[in-house]
Amino acid sequence: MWLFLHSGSRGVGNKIAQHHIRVAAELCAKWWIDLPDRDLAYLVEGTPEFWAYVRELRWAQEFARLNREEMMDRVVTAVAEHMGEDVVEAERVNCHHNFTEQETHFGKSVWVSRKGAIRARAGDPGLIPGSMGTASYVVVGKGDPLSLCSSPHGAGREHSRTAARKLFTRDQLRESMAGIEYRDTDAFLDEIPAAYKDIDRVMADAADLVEVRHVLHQLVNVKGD
Ligand SMILES: Nc1nc2c(ncn2[C@@H]2O[C@H](COP(=O)(O)O)[C@@H](O)[C@H]2O)c(=O)[nH]1
Ligand SMILES: [Mn+2]
Repeated sequence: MWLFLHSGSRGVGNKIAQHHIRVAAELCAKWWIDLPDRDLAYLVEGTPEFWAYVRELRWAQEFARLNREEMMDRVVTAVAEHMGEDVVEAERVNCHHNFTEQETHFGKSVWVSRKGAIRARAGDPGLIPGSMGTASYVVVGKGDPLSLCSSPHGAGREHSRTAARKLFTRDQLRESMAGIEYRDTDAFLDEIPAAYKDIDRVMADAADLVEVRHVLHQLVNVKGD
C-alpha cells in the first residue's frame, strides 16, 4: 500500500516569488531596460538581487520538502492508529516540482525552471498523480536529454476550475468516484477526474522520460477545501 500526498511550500514560495518579481521589475525600470512585456522582468545572474532570489527559492524548496516529510509522518501515525498496528515503511519518495535549479545540459551550465514538471535524471525517483479518481504513478527517471531530464508533474488540467464547475455535476463526480472513499461535497466539483487530462495518455506520451514502477489505484482520497 502507498500513502501518497501532494503539497508544495503552502504559499510561502509564491510570496517569495512575488517579492523578487517586484525587485526585478524595479531594477529593469531603474536601468531603462526596454521589456516587450512587463512580466518578462528579470534579475541578472551574479548580482546580489539574483543570489538573494536563489537563496530564498532554495529555502522555500527545503521548507516544502520538510513539510511533506512532516505531513507524511502524521499520515503514517494516523494510519497506524486506525489499523491498530505499526506501519512498516519500505520506501519513501519525496519529489520536488515547480522549481529552478542550475544544471548542466548539452555541455552548458543553465538554470532550468520546471513548472508542472519534475526532474527525471536517470534513476531519479518520481511521483506522477492523475486525479482524485484516476491512477497515480510511481516512476523512475530515464534521463532523457531532449526534455532536459524532466517529466510531467501530473495529468494537468483539461478544464479550468470555472469551466469544470459549469461542465460537470455532482452526480457525475459521484459516478467517477465509485469505489473510492472521499468527502462528497460541492467543494470538489472542480476536482472531478474529467477536469484533468487522461493520465494514462500522459504517461504513454512520457514513455521516453520515465519508467513506470507502480500504478496506484486509490482506496481513499482526502482533499482540503
Ligand atoms: N492522486 C491524485 N492526484 C491529483 C489529485 N488532485 C489533482 N491531482 C493531480 O495532481 C496534479 C498536480 O497538481 P497541481 O495542483 O500541482 O497541478 C494535477 O495535475 C492532477 O493531475 C488527487 O486528489 N489525487
Ligand atoms: Mn503541485
